[in-house]
Amino acid sequence: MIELEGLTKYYGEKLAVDNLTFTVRPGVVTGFLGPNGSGKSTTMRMVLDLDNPSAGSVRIDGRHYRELVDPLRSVGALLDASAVHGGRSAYNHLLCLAQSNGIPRARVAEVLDMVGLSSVARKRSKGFSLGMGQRLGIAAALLGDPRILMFDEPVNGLDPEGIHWIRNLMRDLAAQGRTVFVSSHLMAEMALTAEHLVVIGQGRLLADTSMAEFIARNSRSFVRLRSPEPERLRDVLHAAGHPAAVGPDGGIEVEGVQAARLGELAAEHRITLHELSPQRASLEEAFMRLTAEAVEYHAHGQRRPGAAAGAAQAAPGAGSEGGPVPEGTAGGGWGQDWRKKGG
Ligand SMILES: Nc1ncnc2c1ncn2[C@@H]1O[C@H](COP(=O)(O)OP(=O)(O)OP(=O)(O)O)[C@@H](O)[C@H]1O
Repeated sequence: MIELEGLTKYYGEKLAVDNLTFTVRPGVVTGFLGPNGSGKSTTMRMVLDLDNPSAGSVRIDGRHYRELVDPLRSVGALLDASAVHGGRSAYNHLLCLAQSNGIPRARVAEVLDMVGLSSVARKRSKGFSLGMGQRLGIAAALLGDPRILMFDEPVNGLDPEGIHWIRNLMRDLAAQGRTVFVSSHLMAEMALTAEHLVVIGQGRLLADTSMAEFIARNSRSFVRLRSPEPERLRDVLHAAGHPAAVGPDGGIEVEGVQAARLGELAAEHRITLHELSPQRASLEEAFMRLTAEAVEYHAHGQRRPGAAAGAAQAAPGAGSEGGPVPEGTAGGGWGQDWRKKGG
């Protein structure tokens, strides 16, 4: 368990982390979301005692990082995968870490196997691709078989197979009862991986909730209907106490009623339906809506995310979690072009 209490960080005048209080619990993957510069990395660094808080505290299973006897056995982290001595082989890099943390040598081969780097274990890591570097960083995090794992942007540079692998790895680690705390810019990926979310904006806590509740609270769900008799359908819906709106694509949209009930109603009145589809906003839309006011860096020539959220409200995505933000919104702004770090 990771417990933050009133955690605050100033860099000079700049308030990077603003009085954060939340608990990351074991057993589920907790996603850590926030726009660029919102303080995610700073928070993670303070958990690992790599940065001193200006105020507040962090406890790892009840103790401060400095009180941990063998820190790697308590908490494993991937913060910056490039922070590896490039002249060393993957094996030697992990062996040094193991030896300085009282971890048996045999564990090195085990984690290399877990991350799929056994065949290049004796190669110098400076020749590694971005994805291989990420895997090596993940191997280091897993080395001490810790109860707590933190990953900052773990899927950066990974290919689809690698992304699939880390998603399953994080879920497995959580299912084993570990605490898994992961930041990512990839909303669709986060929607597939995390069960719980902590969202920050400009250093402040915006949400600490389950994924399902976050999406439900910050987005609009409705059922879209299409019929060759739209006016009669709207009259029937209205008479049944289900006011309908016409969506931007001409579909009839009804909130707060199950699709099955609407289908039955249409059948009772012998109205043909060409579409009857429940619409759920994506995590990305919900995120854009919540953080619209907290985005610090805006790409030139793009609409503010607030505008995107508004548009998303008028036309929620066609779909599933992690689905595309509707065309014409600034949804793409929460993507690669916005990253400071790249990749
Ligand atoms: N060492 C530092 N010195 C001064 N300011 C810093 C330092 N590190 C971070 N900051 C500032 O603190 C704020 C939070 O940065 P941080 O890197 O924690 O955000 P982030 O949410 O991880 O961003 P990103 O998603 O872009 O990685 C930013 O405004 C950043 O410019």
